Amino acid sequence: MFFPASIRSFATVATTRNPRILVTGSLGQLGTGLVSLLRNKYGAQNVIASDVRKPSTDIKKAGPYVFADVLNFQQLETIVVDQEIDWIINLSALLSAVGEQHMERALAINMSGFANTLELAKKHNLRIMCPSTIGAFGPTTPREMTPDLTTMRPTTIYGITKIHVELMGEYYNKRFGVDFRCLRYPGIISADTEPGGGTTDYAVQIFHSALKEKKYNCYLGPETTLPMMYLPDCLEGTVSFLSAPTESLTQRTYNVAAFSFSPQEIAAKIKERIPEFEITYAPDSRQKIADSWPKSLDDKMARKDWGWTNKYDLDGMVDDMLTKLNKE
Ligand SMILES: NC(=O)c1ccc[n+]([C@@H]2O[C@H](COP(=O)([O-])OP(=O)(O)OC[C@H]3O[C@@H](n4cnc5c(N)ncnc54)[C@H](O)[C@@H]3O)[C@@H](O)[C@H]2O)c1
Ligand SMILES: C[C@@H](O)[C@H](N)C(=O)O
Repeated sequence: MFFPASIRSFATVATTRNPRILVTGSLGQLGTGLVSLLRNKYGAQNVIASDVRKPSTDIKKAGPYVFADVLNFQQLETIVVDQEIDWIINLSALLSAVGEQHMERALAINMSGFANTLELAKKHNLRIMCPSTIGAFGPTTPREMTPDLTTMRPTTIYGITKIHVELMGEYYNKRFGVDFRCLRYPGIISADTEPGGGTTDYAVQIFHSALKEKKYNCYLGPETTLPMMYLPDCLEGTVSFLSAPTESLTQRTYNVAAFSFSPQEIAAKIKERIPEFEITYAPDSRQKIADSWPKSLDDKMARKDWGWTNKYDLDGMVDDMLTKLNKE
């Protein structure tokens, strides 16, 4: 069949255009970096950042930003339709420690908020990504090299809501064909952004205190080993997972891992570089949460199916954190 050149070129553009992506909860620890990486790959105007907070001037200048409350279905749907969204990345959540303090709000944001985005994905044929966490595991889960599929009886409201995300996303995938994708992140360590109220936040705070005060009082005990990852790896991995061909995915929820350490091990790494540094311990309610989580994750399926790999090991992360924070 013959098409005039103008129509042919339109057809080419229409089939090869970059996805238009809505990121909710984009002002948190992960969102700012993820939006920036997605914009580098897909174009600044194609990635709509959103949150319920007022953005800084720099964030407003970097690309489109809108107010979006995940609890408001109609507001989200208006953005999806008006902005011609193809993918939705739902980063809105209350994390483990803050979730225990605000249980009802955690239930609302992590479950109802997710349900709204999942329903939108079904209705408007969107790819949807929502992270899960090591917090989806519980005290009866095998703690060493925890596999993707195992006993999962989380004891925090955060973990319970994240199991809900995994199961509902997989249900919508099987029943309605929704392209749901989910990564179980370990604790994320970042130089430029603050953690949002989790049990692993100490692994960021310790660097700031080491540089400013040469000491840190840790709310977890010295031997509390948890899986961790440096933010650049988390973001690169997420972008790679988002763009992985559907045929390569043999499951919809994957563990991703990098390294594990305890407070005394990370303190020793910092002390090698800042000899005056001292750590003390005063475990609080977060200890019980940490004790219910795995010490290490088996992520072989993510490595095999879509090529997940981490660039930073523990020493590489410590060096980079100290270099970046020293420049501030
Ligand atoms: N940071 C980690 O170590 C880690 C580890 C595992 C999984 N995750 C998951 O990754 C995702 C992002 O985590 P994060 O560390 O950036 O969280 P964060 O707490 O730093 O940010 C969450 C964002 O959600 C926003 N938000 C709150 N209520 C909202 C609402 N009603 N509507 C829209 N947005 C709302 C907040 O303003 C905040 O900017 C979460 O799903 C979290 O469970 C994070
Ligand atoms: C592990 C992760 O989900 C988050 N950093 C928390 O501690 O709650």
